[in-house]
Amino acid sequence: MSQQIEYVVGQRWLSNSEVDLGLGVVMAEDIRSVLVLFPAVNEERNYAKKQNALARLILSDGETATHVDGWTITVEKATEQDGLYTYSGKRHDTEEYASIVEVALDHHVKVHQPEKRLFLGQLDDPKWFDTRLSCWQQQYDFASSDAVGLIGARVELIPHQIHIAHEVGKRYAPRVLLADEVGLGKTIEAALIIHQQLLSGRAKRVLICVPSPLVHQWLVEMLRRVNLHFSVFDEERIEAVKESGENPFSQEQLVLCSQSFIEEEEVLHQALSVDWDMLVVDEAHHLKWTPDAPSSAYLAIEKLSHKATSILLLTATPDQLGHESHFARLRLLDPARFHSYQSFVEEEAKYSELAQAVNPLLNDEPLSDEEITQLQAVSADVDPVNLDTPEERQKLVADLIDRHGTGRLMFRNRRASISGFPKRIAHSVPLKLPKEYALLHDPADDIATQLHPERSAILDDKWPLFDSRIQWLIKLLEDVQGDKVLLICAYASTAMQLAEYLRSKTSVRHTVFHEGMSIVERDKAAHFFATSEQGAQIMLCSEIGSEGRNFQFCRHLVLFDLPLNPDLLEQRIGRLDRIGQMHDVNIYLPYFENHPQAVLFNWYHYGLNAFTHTCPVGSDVYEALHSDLHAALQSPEDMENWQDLVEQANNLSKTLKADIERGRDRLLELNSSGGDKVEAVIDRIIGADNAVKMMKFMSRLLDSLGVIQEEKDDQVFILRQGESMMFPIPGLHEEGTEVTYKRSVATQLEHVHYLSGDSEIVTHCIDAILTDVVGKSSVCFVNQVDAPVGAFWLEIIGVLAPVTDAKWQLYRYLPATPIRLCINAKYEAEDIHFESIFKVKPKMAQQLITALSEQLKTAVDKGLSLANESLLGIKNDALNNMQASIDNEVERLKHLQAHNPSIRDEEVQFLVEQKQHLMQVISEATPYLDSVRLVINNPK
Ligand SMILES: Nc1ncnc2c1ncn2[C@@H]1O[C@H](COP(=O)(O)OP(=O)(O)OP(=O)(O)O)[C@@H](O)[C@H]1O
Repeated sequence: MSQQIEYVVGQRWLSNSEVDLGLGVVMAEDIRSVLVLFPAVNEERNYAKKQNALARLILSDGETATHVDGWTITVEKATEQDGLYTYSGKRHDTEEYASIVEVALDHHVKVHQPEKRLFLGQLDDPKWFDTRLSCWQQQYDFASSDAVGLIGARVELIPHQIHIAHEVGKRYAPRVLLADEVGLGKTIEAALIIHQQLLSGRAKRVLICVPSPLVHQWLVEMLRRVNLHFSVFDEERIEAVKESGENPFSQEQLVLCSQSFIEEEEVLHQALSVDWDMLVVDEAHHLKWTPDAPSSAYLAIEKLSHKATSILLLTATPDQLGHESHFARLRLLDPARFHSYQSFVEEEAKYSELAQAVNPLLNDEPLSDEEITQLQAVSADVDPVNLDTPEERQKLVADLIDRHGTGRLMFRNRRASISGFPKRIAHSVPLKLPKEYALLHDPADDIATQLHPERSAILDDKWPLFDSRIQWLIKLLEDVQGDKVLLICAYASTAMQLAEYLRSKTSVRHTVFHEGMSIVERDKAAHFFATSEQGAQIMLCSEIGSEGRNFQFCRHLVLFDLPLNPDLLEQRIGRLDRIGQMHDVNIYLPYFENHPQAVLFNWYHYGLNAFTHTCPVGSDVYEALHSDLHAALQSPEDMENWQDLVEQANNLSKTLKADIERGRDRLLELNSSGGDKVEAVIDRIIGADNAVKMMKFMSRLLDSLGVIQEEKDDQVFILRQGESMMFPIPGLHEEGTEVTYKRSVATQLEHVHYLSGDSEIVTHCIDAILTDVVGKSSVCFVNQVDAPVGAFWLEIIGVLAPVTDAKWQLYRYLPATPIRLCINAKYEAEDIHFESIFKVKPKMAQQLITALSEQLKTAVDKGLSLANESLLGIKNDALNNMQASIDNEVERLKHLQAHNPSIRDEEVQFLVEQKQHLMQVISEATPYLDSVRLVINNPK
């Protein structure tokens, strides 16, 4: 005879068949029936006692009890009095000891333990068990790919960028100078590094400071490339929170602002009162520094650099404001190491000797005795006997790269070593000097005045009426037949007066871009220029248009005047000559004959060859010859003199370039490009970035979650919210969200979401399921003809997922690891997979569970202990792997510290602590039961 169940008013019971009713409370009972109220849905039900339709909820020690008011405790003690339980333990919010009487439990209770859910009859559709398993597996594969943060970026996999991003992104507290030449993708590298640091938990708070014309572009690039939503901070934003008295910088984690804004005293003060994990500064060559007069920009960033753990400085032209400033920027990265400019210069000379000596190795040439001695002078470990095989030579090169002075701090790729750039075609346009300018010409004027005659105050704004460059420009606009043209000149006034002329005298669609405009106005202008139809044909930019902006959709560049600084010239050309440019770039160079402009044109064209090619030695040549150049500009009529100078510049630039070619910088370049090493990283990204696999996984998952996926075309799908969506999914719009599983489509179609392991939609769906109770317990029938009717198995998912602070990077060695086991009636793990499963009616499921309850309890225990055994190997591997890899890295860094002072003590210290911490966490890890599915054989 079955024992009579006792119901007491106030007790909490769950319905065995209707999980959605939530937690019921007994309202009344008599000899035959019990009346239960389900407050979550406000429904009352009457059950016959012998029906056994209810399961009593009793919480055990360690479980979470939620009070109807929302606060929670971890149960430490459960006491029963008059048939009612009281649970006691520490409140999670106040840490005070508290009790919850059973009747005051939250109605929306979710029982989390799978076995408890099973016995309480909290059953889900059995397909959810498979969904949970595939989510765990996807999460595991992704975390083990070593490409977290790289996979989901909407970028082409360009090797030098991937190398830098991977190398820096995985470091603890990286502090580096990204100094690739113009347009090689430093912004993208920074985006990838930030993304990895954020996703891996190494960084949470990031501050990006850029010149104001680039704020919007950075905002868009961060969103478009790596789906990071930065908040733009400006006066308006600060003003808006002023009244609240709060520090605006503490309100956001990802902040983007202009450098001039952050320099403001009050703003800087507020930014310094909070901590930053990463500080990113673009166009860092603006941070001018001399020992006696550091610029205010430098001082502001220096203060911030003390607050930030990691720093990324970006500049294409590190020497633009002189070598001292370059030194000072390295000092921002590591003040202890770069304390004296003099010793930095001496050290550089030494490293350049090392790079010279290594040349034969890089060129795969035999080393002479003298060269071996030379190498030994810088690196005592060099053993000539061990240099016979390519592997030994490669190892030595790798060693020497590590020791190269700024190797770990600075990355600089040259365009010359990267293929795929368009041709640059220089069109010289010599023009007769208008008589109005000739009359004004005064050799005593300074160079700037002479080079820009249109700025003479006497001319007011009349110069476009006679300046022959204007008529030539109008003709060019006709000749290029509607193609876009970018014009850059030094001054805003020139750009504005040119624009006024075009407006009043022509019908050319034009726009301007200069420092007198607000950021919003500038972005509007850039957008108007970028718009293909009905957009501006020409954009007239002052010098602020020459930095950072992306104008590669345009292939005609007019340099209305020329800057004296060769780095600035390269920056100007770099707006068009950058990744993504599909055509040859036409550079038009109007200048006046027998005029300082003609001298400057010849200096660049014949002296430095800086129009058709990048000139990496431009600033060195300028520095060596600048007083001669200035003298020559003052006397353009002395043709013999300036032609001599041009020849000198040409010779010097050839010599300096030859120096570079001889290997002066080849170690740095090799270190910056990653050489052959990067292929393996790219392979891993491609491997983890399997569009077909991801599509299969997500299609099933979305379907289970109630999201409708429609095919738009071969590559693009539209996700729509279904009527019975289980969870809200961020990024899913009411009108539908376009998604793709293909990187190539995602990089081309900006509005389309890229669904990869990194994607927010994917991780959100997985997290939503794995943190919910759905699928934790279920029952199904199978049709196994070779097994007896009524045979049963208990499938379990055990998960090894110790928890620790993200900064320790546990996932790199032991990501949450699932294991599926199938326990049979003999309590053995059986290697069996069920092709088709069938649902079981709730009442029948409940009866089966009740009938098998003793066996099931034993099967759960056995399953967990078998999971523990199986995962032991994985745990030991993780432990060994972690120890070996950290020991290796520590040893390598310690060894290097003796030769290369750019290894910071704190990096080594972190690794030592990381190892100790992870050893403990991994050793103590035990698997927990994530879900169970009872499988009963019921052949048809
Ligand atoms: N991997 C990539 N995939 C797709 N587009 C890219 C990639 N790398 C760079 N680009 C595009 O090429 C252009 C140049 O890249 P980016 O702005 O990062 O270069 P940069 O080195 O910062 O330039 P600058 O020296 O002018 O500041 C941008 O339009 C960028 O979107």
